[in-house]
Amino acid sequence: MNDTPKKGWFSRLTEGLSRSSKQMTEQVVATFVKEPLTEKALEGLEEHLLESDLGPAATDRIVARFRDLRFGAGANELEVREALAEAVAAELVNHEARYEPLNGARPFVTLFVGVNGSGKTTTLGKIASDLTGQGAKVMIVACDTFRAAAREQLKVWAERAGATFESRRDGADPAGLAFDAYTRARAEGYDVVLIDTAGRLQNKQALMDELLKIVRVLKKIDPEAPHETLLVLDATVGRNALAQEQIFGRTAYVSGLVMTKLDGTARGGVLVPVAQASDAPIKLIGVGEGVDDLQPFDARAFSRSLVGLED
Ligand SMILES: Nc1nc2c(ncn2[C@@H]2O[C@H](COP(=O)(O)OP(=O)(O)OP(=O)(O)O)[C@@H](O)[C@H]2O)c(=O)[nH]1
Repeated sequence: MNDTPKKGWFSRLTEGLSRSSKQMTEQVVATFVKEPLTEKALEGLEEHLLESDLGPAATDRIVARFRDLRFGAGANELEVREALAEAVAAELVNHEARYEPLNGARPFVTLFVGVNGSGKTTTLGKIASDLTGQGAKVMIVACDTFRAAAREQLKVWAERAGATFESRRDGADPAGLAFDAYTRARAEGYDVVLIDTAGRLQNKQALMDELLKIVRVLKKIDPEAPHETLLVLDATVGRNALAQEQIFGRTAYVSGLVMTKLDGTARGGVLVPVAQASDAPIKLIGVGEGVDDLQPFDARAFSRSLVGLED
């Protein structure tokens, strides 16, 4: 996630967000280029922003900004896009932060939480590859001990990344595994420990208890651990991501959000209400399945891509 050539990075972002940017801008831009800024046009803007899942609060503020801008008749397309990008960025700048596992405790323990299918394993695998690529000594811990398939998938990522893999079978105590793995990682000088957790929401309380127990045992080793807890959210579930943020955000001490699969939706705008509802900032976004498709979240770049503007 570091040192990626800027151009490739931005064009992947733009490509990943193309469905959203089409949804977001085509009608908006056309509306304002066609006619001066009337109340009717503003209503249209409001409708399109809501359809893009930006949420009512941000939508109201963006519409108010446009009202103040008072485009004359025949505003050009670029002006409209620039204004929209700025308005969206203003909604997000206070909700961005970096995930920097190589700038902190050694080993730097990151816990990944989120519902099954949100992209946790893939995100973890991409991060592991990036870190080993930078020369870091990385351990991956598969704390979803119930699901053999989840373990296997993670093992493949670990092998691909050249990371050490720790797991236990058939419902072994996840907290016990996390404790032993962290102890080993400290003794053997690992730089980063990436811990995958279960994401079954069917029994919410049991899941939260399990997560809290993992956190508790890690703190026995280092009161500051886990040094990061990333909540992975799938953008394609739209506003359900908000509900997931509420569930995990309240109990799991989430310190950063990862929004995945932004390439798979036309409603990438959902990132805005999710970021605003959460106490934790957005740290990473996923715009595809490839290793290079996980990117640091940059509010300005995201907003420009979302409205189809160049860097
Ligand atoms: N298009 C796209 N697909 C993604 C992205 N991130 C993850 N995926 C895919 O989403 C699917 C689910 O991802 P996983 O990483 O297995 O999700 P998980 O949360 O670990 O789910 P379980 O393995 O069921 O616990 C996989 O097919 C991934 O390849 C992304 O940013 N874009």
